[in-house]
Amino acid sequence: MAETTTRKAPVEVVVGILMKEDGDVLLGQRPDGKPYAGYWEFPGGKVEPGESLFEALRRELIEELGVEILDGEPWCCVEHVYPHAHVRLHFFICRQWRGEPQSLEGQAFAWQGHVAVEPLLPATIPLIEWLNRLRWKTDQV
Ligand SMILES: Nc1nc2c([nH]c(=O)n2[C@@H]2O[C@H](COP(=O)(O)OP(=O)(O)OP(=O)(O)O)[C@@H](O)[C@H]2O)c(=O)[nH]1
Repeated sequence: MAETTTRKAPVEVVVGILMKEDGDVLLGQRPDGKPYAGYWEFPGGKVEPGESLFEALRRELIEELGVEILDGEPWCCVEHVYPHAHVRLHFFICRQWRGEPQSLEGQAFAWQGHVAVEPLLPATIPLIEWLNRLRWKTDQV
């Protein structure tokens, strides 16, 4: 008899990389109570039913940081299977926003040039090298 496998659809996640003119980017630390608490990530979260990716990103950054993004350039998409979830991450680069980031969920956050905070969420680690190439237009990362 032929074997059938059912694959659950991934959870859609939007992630915003707030980037200043000098290239610094904002990372936050996952709060207690979430899987991978204490790991560093770019701000974002799950897309809710009926939302476009940009609407979801806009909502997440208001909820987490009190920041209203004014733009978001789709950058890349990666899938990752964690023990707790299979996620599809849609990364956006945001260069314009209103407001100063605040820690609305009690999370630590940090602006970083060379990203030195750790640990990073596993799916986010390869992104850092790609991001450095984008920010500094160099292969010397
Ligand atoms: N925000 C964010 N999530 C990431 C990154 N990298 C990465 O693997 N993820 C994964 O994407 C998922 C995001 O879900 P979340 O739990 O933060 O979303 P949420 O804020 O909507 O959570 P909630 O379910 O508590 O409302 C997690 O499984 C997380 O591990 C990243 O750089 N930023």
